Amino acid sequence: MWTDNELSARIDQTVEWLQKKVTEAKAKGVVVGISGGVDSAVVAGLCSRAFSENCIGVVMPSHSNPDDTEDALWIAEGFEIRTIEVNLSGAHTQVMGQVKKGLESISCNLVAEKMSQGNLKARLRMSTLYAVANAMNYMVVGTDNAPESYTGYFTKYGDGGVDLLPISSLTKTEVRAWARMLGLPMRIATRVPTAGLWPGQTDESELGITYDQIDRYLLGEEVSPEVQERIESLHRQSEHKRNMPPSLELPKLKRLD
Ligand SMILES: Nc1ncnc2c1ncn2[C@@H]1O[C@H](COP(=O)(O)OP(=O)(O)OC[C@H]2O[C@@H]([n+]3cccc(C(=O)O)c3)[C@H](O)[C@@H]2O)[C@@H](O)[C@H]1O
Ligand SMILES: Nc1ncnc2c1ncn2[C@@H]1O[C@H](COP(=O)(O)OP(=O)(O)OP(=O)(O)O)[C@@H](O)[C@H]1O
Ligand SMILES: [Mg+2]
Repeated sequence: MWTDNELSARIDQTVEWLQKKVTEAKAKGVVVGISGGVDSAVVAGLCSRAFSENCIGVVMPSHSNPDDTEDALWIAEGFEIRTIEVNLSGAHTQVMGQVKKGLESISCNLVAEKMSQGNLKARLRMSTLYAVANAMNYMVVGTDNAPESYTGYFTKYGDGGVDLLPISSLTKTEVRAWARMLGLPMRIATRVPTAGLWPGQTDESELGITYDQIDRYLLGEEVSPEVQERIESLHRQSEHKRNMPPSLELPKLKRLD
């Protein structure tokens, strides 16, 4: 376990890394989606330290629990982040409604409707964050942690579609420790992780394993063979999300004289 001094030094390093990456890209600041969960709360804290004025938080309810929106706004206010709220419920209903209607009109059965509508929320959020980033010459900062990244527990081109990933090497336990160091209350630090893509969803019930088990596995500690197999299976299945799309290589074009 890290001492408070070590934690504090790692937080400072991460803040400097964010500043360096934004400067290298000739951008002016950062934008982050704030959900009310601990991952985005920690990233919001890092971003506010790195950029104060040049940091924008975006709260994007999409048929979401109003308590989460309230928490998200409260977190942003605590870090003194300039924040906008973009309600995506209407856009989500519109797009999903037309997709369903269109597919039904060509006699398609929707085999995974819940997943489709859930991932659309994450992708509308990604589009919104890039609308802000483009408008402001900012970069989009992602919130994936190590267990999410390793198991592919994120929406491809949704919450996975970002420019910088400051906490993707942290275990969930570390994210919670960083939350406390950044001054977040226990209520946020220990909150049950949920993607909030449908009512009652929790990360651990969907993954079928706990964050504690994934953390231990990633740290090289003992887990049961069943847990190891589940984690490795999720990792294999999601390999495509961590890479650029496969492209068909055609013979090289020869320059004509
Ligand atoms: N082998 C392959 N090579 C290239 N592409 C491949 C592929 N297999 C699937 N694909 C493509 O990838 C798509 C499936 O990937 P994707 O669309 O991501 O969908 P999928 O992995 O099925 O679902 C995303 C998961 O992440 C979870 N999530 C999402 C957002 C936030 C959080 C959170 O923690 O807060 C969690 C969500 O609850 C769900 O379990 C397929 O529809 C297909 O288009
Ligand atoms: N309602 C929302 N408003 C703004 N951003 C959101 C919203 N819901 C999700 N996001 C973005 O998607 C990211 C992925 O969600 P995820 O659930 O993994 O993180 P979290 O909510 O911050 O923490 P936890 O995993 O503990 O719930 C969030 O960190 C946030 O950046
Ligand atoms: Mg969440």
